[in-house]
Amino acid sequence: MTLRTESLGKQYGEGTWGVRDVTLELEEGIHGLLGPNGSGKSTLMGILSTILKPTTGTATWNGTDIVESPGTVRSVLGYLPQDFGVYPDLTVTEFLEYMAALRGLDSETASARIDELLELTNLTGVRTRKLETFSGGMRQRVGIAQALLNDPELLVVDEPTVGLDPEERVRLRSALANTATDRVVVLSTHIVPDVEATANEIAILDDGRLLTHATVDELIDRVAETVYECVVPRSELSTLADQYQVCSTVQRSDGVKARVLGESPPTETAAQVPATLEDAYLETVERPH
Ligand SMILES: Nc1ncnc2c1ncn2[C@@H]1O[C@H](COP(=O)(O)OP(=O)(O)OP(=O)(O)O)[C@@H](O)[C@H]1O
Repeated sequence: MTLRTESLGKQYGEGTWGVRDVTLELEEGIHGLLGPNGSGKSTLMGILSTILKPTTGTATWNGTDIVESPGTVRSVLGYLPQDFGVYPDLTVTEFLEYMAALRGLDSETASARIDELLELTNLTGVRTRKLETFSGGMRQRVGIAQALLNDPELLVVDEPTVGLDPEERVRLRSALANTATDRVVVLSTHIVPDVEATANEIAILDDGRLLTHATVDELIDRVAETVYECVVPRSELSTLADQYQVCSTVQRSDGVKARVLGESPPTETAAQVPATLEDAYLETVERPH
């Protein structure tokens, strides 16, 4: 299974380019699509899900053009868009039965599949509860379950953790990790930890452009031995930020503890620390491009 884009671009009207010149190859596994707000993630997901048409370039599924023949990918697609609506008066099981019927699954196949998906998304214990009683995280897991009803070869999930509390995010991540067998999963987010533990590969977008596409380890290796932590007086923080890229700061009684990227130690007492994906992400999007 291969999803491939070649010089893909999408211009909205005569104005903004949502994505430009994106060339990307995705095979089985989870691919995290990371980028700040407005970087083009939803635009790219929309094109891959065949609900948006590119202005330039091509996208293919196993070699077939998905713009010319959208049916090729639609028949193997599971899609969870950013704003996903559920029906509050239905129970989880009723909702999934309804969605399965709309997709033409017979009731026996649907029933077995729903049992399996409720287990996968950890919703078996609440299957008879109405959706109106669900938290945002539970609702997103129902969304994942409905996107998997037809056992899709391509699963596209747009910013599934927005608005969820940390515990719900962890549960949703583990549900997504369970879905990755034998399919291409594309998961967009602007929250690095959401993809750090689950994604095999990460593509980073900014301003509509693909900045990099690599494994988590490759990305971390690129900033290895360039990450330092140091404590500076509050008054010196802006000087530090002029010279080094400051990834994060923590206020302390003796000043500000800063996490910094640089080729050399930023202060005499700075300690080199192991790099993380967050450091690699910040270095990639902050680098001039
Ligand atoms: N329908 C539209 N009409 C005009 N411009 C649009 C439209 N949709 C998106 N854009 C613009 O295209 C660019 C990419 O937006 P997109 O929604 O794809 O980014 P994103 O990374 O998904 O952002 P977010 O995380 O905020 O959803 C932005 O500049 C956005 O303002």
